[in-house]
Amino acid sequence: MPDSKMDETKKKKKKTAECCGYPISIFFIVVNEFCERFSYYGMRAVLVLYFRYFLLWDDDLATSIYHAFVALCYLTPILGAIIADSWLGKFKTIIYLSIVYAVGQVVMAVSTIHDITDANRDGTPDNFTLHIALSMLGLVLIALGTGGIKPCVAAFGGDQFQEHQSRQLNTFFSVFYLCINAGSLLSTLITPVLRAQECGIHTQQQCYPLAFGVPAALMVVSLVVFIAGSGMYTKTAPEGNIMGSVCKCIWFALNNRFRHRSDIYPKREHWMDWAEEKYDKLLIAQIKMVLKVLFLYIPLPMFWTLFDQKGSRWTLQATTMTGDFGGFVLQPDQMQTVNPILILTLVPIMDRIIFPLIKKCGLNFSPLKRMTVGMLFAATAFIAAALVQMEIDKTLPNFPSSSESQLKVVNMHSESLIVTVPSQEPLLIGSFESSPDYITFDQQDIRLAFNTTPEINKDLSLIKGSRQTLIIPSEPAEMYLKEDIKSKPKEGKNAVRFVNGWTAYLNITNLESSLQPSETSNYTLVSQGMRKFTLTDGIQSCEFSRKFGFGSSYTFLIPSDLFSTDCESIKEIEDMQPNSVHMALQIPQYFLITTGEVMFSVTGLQFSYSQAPKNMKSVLQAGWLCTNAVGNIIVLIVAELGKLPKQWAEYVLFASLLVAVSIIFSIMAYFYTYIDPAEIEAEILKQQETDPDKKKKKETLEMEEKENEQEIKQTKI
Ligand SMILES: CC(C)C[C@H](NC(=O)[C@@H](N)CC(C)C)C(=O)O
Repeated sequence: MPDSKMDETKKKKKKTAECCGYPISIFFIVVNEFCERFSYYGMRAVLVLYFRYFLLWDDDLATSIYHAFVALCYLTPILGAIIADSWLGKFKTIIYLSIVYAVGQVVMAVSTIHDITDANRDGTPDNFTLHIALSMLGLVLIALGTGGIKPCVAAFGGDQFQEHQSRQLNTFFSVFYLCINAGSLLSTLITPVLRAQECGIHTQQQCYPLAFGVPAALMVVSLVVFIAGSGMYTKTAPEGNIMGSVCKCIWFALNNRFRHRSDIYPKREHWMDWAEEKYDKLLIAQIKMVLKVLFLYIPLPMFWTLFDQKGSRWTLQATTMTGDFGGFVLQPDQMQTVNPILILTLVPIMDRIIFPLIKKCGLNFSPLKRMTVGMLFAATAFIAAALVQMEIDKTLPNFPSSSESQLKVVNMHSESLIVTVPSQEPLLIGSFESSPDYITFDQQDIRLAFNTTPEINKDLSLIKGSRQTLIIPSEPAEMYLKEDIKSKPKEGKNAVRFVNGWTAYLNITNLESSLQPSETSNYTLVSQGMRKFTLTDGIQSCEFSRKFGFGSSYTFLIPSDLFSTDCESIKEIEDMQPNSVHMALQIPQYFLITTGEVMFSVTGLQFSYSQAPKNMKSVLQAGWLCTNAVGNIIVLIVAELGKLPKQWAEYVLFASLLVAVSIIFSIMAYFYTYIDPAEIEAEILKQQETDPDKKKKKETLEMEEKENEQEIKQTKI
């Protein structure tokens, strides 16, 4: 390292403007983070819907691309960190990548304007390829920007503090985390509302341009705020290609160790010390610091594997519950907002009350201990989720296993019928009634007998693992099978279908096509709340309304006196009961996982900064974020591999795995010695100044290497 650089490292940071003990510059950084997270989470909140209903992708493609995008966002931090620490410095990296990010958001917003390709003004884009290309370009730029700046912003914030401000530095990371969650909470509440507005130049549509445009605007604001603070920041200059030097130094240490593997060479304290012949002691010490922390990170992805399932498995769990809170109704995916809301309350409580109290009791609640306890909290959250799941399982219908088939009989005939079913008591089914519940069969082929005149015997071939309904129309000989849904409807919605007992075709609200006499419609999904259906045969019409809960399924039987009774004679058959376990039961698991997050994630953020050498702060932040990326990838693999037969068992399995991992982590943490990187760096620099051997060592080594090369050449000759 050149002497001028050594002097710089030894020098204290320049005095910066302060307010209440905090550097004023951090105000710009936390506001910047708030706007950036608003932008990121706001866009994410409507992304799947955009894929599904604007680009018209199917569910699988929409969710795959969504997850690929999220994974990319957590892989790009390493790129941003390398650029910052080795080349541009944090300040310029944040500015340049924020521009890339803002451009990405604008491109994304433009891609959602259907009018740009709707030449025939029919309300649908004429050139889907252009919209897809624009949105993919936008997403790649956003992933590059959001991931790239993420490790730099936190580290840059930390750089603003002087040595005497270590208490304020810890508070900064908590406030930083509060801003992340305040921004994400606001945007996840606001952008879906913006999307639900109608807008357009030629035709009025769901307003995706507004839903993506506002996050784009917030990203521009974020950039402007960051630039506004320009004059106040402490900017640390990058020290050349640090990552290149790190890799070369590690490679040299490994090679040198291998060349001196014989017992005649004295052992060295650490394998990195084998780089001493060629590399600076300071660089070796810095690499040791980073490697020690990265080694400690190995078990951490398991925490995120559990944490990230709140967005997937827990939301699915909520779809099998009821969200009616009396005064307001919560949709299953809105349950996730409980996490940022709890963060906003728990971070101050922990910082101001719990941690000081623990300290007052004389307990040493060190960062690594906090992180271990955080993991245990996450594990207990999964035990709570398992208990809730057991409650839900008690209320779920008895769905057929893969070897079973289930059958229900609906009688639209004008008279009651007696149906003889294999190995069952004969069933009496009244006119416009159904068999009481599904009958389960182990075999697929069954014969049913009906007491009609003449008697009808019907051979049926049922589908394995399915639920079916046998519809007996007014003309029983024309009976037919209709397949039913065999799991709870998606997103907590309700599945409804109609059997037309009216003598002519009918048009019914929400149904794709008109329903012929005696025909049964496919299921249509309706949301919770009061729903109105209008039935018309083109001449007459009537309406009926019904209040739906969450996750139910109904077959509505339309009688022949439909219009004379003004729709009142419509009969409903409950195929699946509405959900009865309340979503409020998920609050304890959210509380536990968020407490875990505060202990684990906020502490991890501080720890990664405090234990990193000066020139590798962003790199270690990126390493920390990578634990999250790996955790996300594990979730994807687990989802692909399939689930245990019982969901509660899967929750218990994950909880046990995390307990095991936290035990391993606590052992690793026990052997970790906290360091003050600045102190170590200063100490080494001081030693080096008085070390006349340093230059000589390098020269000797270079000579040795040349001799070796010559020897190799001669042996070849
Ligand atoms: C620490 C990061 C990996 C994730 C962090 N997320 C949170 O703080 C969540 N509580 C937000 C919630 C809306 C999922 C982030 O920086 O986004």
